[in-house]
Amino acid sequence: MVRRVRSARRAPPPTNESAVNESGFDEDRVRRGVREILVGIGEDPDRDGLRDTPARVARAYGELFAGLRQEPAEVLETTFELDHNELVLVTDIEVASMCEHHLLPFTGVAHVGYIPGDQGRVTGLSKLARLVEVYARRPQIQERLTTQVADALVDSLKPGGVIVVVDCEHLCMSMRGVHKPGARTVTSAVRGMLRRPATRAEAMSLIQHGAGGR
Ligand SMILES: Nc1nc2c(ncn2[C@@H]2O[C@H](COP(=O)(O)OP(=O)(O)OP(=O)(O)O)[C@@H](O)[C@H]2O)c(=O)[nH]1
Ligand SMILES: [Zn+2]
Repeated sequence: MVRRVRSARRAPPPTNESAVNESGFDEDRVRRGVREILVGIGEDPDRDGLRDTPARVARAYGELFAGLRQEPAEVLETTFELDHNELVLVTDIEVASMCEHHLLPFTGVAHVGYIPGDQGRVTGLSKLARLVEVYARRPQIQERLTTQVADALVDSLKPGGVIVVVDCEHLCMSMRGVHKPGARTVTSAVRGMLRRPATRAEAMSLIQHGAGGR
């Protein structure tokens, strides 16, 4: 389980949260930066195959980091009243994010579940996947992605409990550095009544084996 620890005296560590409303996307600047990288690695950025690469990468980065300009709370604005005080769980939501240490992808799945609160408000199932998407499309570390999704659900839905499990492979660990392809990183964030051992165990069992066993 990952906990965010904040000291009262120290300023909170910078997170990608603060970037949301302050930064626009400067495609031209990214393009110039990518051209510099190409020169830096000893390539000729003007050769035929690379001429359009800076512009392509800039457009791709616009997409990969679009979450910096999206408000997670807006994703969860649509809620419904429903008398359902039991677990709602969406498993195997594909995740593709960029590790902020190396700007290399990490990919895998997220499992997101919550128990509606006393007010009985639920959100659309697709919104759970959209929420993952907003936080994944930022420079990330997996622990923060996991806690951000859980905390956004707590803030917006005031649920009885939340569980988020993310299971990914990091390219920075497989195609470079320690070279361990296949190593998986699993992170979880659990809030409210889903911290109770029996409830948590039930949710983890559904995540691992599905309702009918897989
Ligand atoms: N906790 C955490 N670490 C991550 C994540 N993504 C990458 N890392 C790690 O970030 C660390 C950065 O370590 P550094 O020593 O500064 O960088 P490095 O020399 O490139 O490290 P190596 O990957 O070990 O070669 C590495 O251990 C990565 O595995 C993540 O999502 N969460
Ligand atoms: Zn990395």
